[in-house]
Amino acid sequence: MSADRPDTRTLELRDVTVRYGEVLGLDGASVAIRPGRVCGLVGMNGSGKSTLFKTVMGLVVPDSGTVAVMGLPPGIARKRGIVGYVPQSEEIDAQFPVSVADVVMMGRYGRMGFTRRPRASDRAAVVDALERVELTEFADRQIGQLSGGQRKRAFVARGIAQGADVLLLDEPFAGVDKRSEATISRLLRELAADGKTVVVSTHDLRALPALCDEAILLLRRVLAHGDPRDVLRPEQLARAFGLDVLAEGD
Ligand SMILES: Nc1ncnc2c1ncn2[C@@H]1O[C@H](COP(=O)(O)OP(=O)(O)OP(=O)(O)O)[C@@H](O)[C@H]1O
Repeated sequence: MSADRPDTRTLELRDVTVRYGEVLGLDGASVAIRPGRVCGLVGMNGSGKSTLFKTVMGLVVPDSGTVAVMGLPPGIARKRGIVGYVPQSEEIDAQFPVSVADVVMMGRYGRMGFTRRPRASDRAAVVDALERVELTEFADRQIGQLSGGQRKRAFVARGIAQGADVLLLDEPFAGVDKRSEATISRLLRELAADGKTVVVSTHDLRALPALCDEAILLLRRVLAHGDPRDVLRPEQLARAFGLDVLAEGD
């Protein structure tokens, strides 16, 4: 593969800088993430995790550097449904008057054309995704009437129904119950085993080695990328967080 031609199997950022006015969201971030593995994205508050996801989704345009999602520019990859994003729960409007099944069906919109009329295959994908996140019995309930963990699972189901090759999950374990955490962890493993690229941002450093095959340590740029046990070595964490996080009991 040529050094400057994007790899069609890889999610790749090269020297990506994103500015919000005076503030740097990312500062020369470079990384290549391969499919078939669960990849954890860790870094302190404000280290650029959400910015990295939004850049991969084409929702934020870098000031410099390049992003290729399976060889495609991010905006095109998003429109083709190749990349899916499960946002942090705070960004989800719980009052939205739609059912859980409606939310999951939104993952199929990209395939339906402008009429948005679901076909049998769309309905089957929704039923399957709800089953996989163990929410079948809640299909007709309004999205706001779920617990935080159940709601998070509904949005993971939307990503699964979409059939995206690349799935980005922003803090899927924040504020969720044990059952949701276990269900989501199992699903991430299954998706990776299916050959998907799975990137999950998390603050839970202790859970990382069990959850992820590899980890990325971010501080506006990529400080380390590899086996979670190497990435989470105390000297690395001190660079990323400015203190010995595991020893401090957090
Ligand atoms: N829309 C925006 N306008 C201005 N600054 C922003 C905007 N979005 C993010 N930033 C800033 O960019 C930097 C990176 O933020 P980002 O949200 O990507 O970090 P994060 O690692 O996801 O943080 P957290 O763990 O708190 O969610 C921060 O300094 C943040 O304040």
